[in-house]
Amino acid sequence: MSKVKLTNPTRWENLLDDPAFKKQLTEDVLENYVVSQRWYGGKSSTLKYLEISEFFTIAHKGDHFYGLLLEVNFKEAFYQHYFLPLGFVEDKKAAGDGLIAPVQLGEKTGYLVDALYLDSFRKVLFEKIIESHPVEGLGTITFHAGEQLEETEYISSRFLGAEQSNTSIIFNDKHIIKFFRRIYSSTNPDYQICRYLTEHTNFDRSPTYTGSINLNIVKRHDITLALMQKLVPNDGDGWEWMLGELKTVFSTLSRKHIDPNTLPEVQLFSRLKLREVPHEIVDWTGLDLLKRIRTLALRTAQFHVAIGAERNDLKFTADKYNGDYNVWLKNRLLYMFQNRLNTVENNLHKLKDEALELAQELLERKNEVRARFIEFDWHHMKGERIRIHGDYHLGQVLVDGEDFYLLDFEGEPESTIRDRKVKQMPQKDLAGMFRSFHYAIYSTIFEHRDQLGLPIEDLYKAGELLYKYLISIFLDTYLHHVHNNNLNIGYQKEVNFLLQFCLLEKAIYELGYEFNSRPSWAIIPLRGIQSIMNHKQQKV
Ligand SMILES: Nc1ncnc2c1ncn2[C@@H]1O[C@H](COP(=O)(O)OP(=O)(O)O)[C@@H](O)[C@H]1O
Ligand SMILES: O=P(O)(O)O[C@H]1O[C@H](CO)[C@@H](O[C@H]2O[C@H](CO)[C@@H](O)[C@H](O)[C@H]2O)[C@H](O)[C@H]1O
Repeated sequence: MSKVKLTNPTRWENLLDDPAFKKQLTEDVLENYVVSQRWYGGKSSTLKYLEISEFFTIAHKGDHFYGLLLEVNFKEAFYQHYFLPLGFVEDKKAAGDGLIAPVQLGEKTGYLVDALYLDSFRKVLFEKIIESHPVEGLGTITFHAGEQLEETEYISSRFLGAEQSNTSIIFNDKHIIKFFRRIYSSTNPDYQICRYLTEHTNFDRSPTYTGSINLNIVKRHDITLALMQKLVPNDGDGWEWMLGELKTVFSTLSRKHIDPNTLPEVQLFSRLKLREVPHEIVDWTGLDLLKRIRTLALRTAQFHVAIGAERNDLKFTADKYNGDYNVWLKNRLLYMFQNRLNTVENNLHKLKDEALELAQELLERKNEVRARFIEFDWHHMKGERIRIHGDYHLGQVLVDGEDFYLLDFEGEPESTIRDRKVKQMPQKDLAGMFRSFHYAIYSTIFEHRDQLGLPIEDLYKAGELLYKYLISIFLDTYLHHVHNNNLNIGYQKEVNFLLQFCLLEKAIYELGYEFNSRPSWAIIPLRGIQSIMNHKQQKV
């Protein structure tokens, strides 16, 4: 909680009328509050100033709250917007972890609080979604109830409590509302895609859309503040599940005296049915893991087929490759790569041993990487681009028994909101998932290398082999399903070229994420880049 005590001459209902109070609130309190939040995404930049760019009221049956849109300006010449709902309580205990600052309002003494921590506010929002009444204020809020919402009253709410970039709250033990903290002046792709899948397709391995809150401010597009969906049953996310599986798979090597150097090889991007996987490999990995990869591939393909089948709604219809896309793609990638080179150069001092060698190798090979990106030529692409997940990895799927749910269609956090809605090659999602397999394999090796009882080179050898088998099984099921359902993702050489292209893009993207959030993991994408660059480029 802020040590500064705010003072306002008027009542709570006129809180933001007083310019002196607004100044004190933003400069003395909110700046510090926002930067200390888990959802604040500007941690690797320097905040210049914060201002309230818009505010609106949410009033209901005598309760009165504010919604603030905060604009954070950075010294590095860019800005971000965040959503913060405000409430007032007299009793400190009622504020819980949402306490922002003590405040004196005329005669009344109390506390400013992030209203999501107040049961009363959550009740108001949930009831407004059920009733679907637009609320008048400075902006207009649209509460929407999905067709699948069966609830008629508010019973309870609780925080999800997961590590996440937004704030999710569970209502009536049946629905989850994700309140977007970082917001954009456009509808959020997670809301768009979740609602589309529920209302227009038969794909049922993503959570059902049940409601949303959007803000329409004059002259701006809709701003999605919250997305409600049904809670899906699950045993945790795919990342945790995969780490558990891989620990067993790697321990099996020494337990069964398997020498990775004698295991049968497989070509990268070949296609394998389960019955075609050599028995030595099945004996090593177990059949269950391979079957689960097949299921994950099927769900991924079904998602792409469902979202790529639209013929009328231009937001979702598939597009051909063209010159505009060519320019957009290359500009974006070359710009991102330049940014990563800069990040690597500035962070070399944080690396040592193999990570340092790999980083230096990347700097030496920068023109080779650029050449791979420049190689993209839309004239050779015969497949279609569709709306995709955009940030697809094992952490974005939930495990439900033998099956999976796909989640979080917000797209790549670093891209602008408009770029996230550009139709892209479906291979980008596949590459996201394949990179995640690579990540899980390497993180298992690094975490358990001392207990695995094999030289590190053998572990790497086993890891790269396993990676190729998982991809082969995934690709066989995925391609079979999309071809049978008329989603054109290109001819065989094109598919492989785009896979390789997207794998490189994703690994370069990850370098930024790792250096900003957990530099000791940068070795994983660095190894990924090396292995992609050492693999001969597929020609189209
Ligand atoms: N519909 C749902 N049913 C069950 N759990 C969910 C659902 N949606 C999200 N979760 C849980 O919340 C976590 C974060 O959700 P996600 O959409 O990825 O949020 P964020 O974008 O903030 O990371 C997920 O990993 C999952 O554990
Ligand atoms: O926060 P998001 O889930 O939207 O995605 C970001 O964070 C991810 C890490 O949680 C990051 O993913 C990278 O690490 C994963 C393992 O923790 C790995 O499975 C992914 O393959 C790897 O990209 C993701 O890139 C980033 O956008």
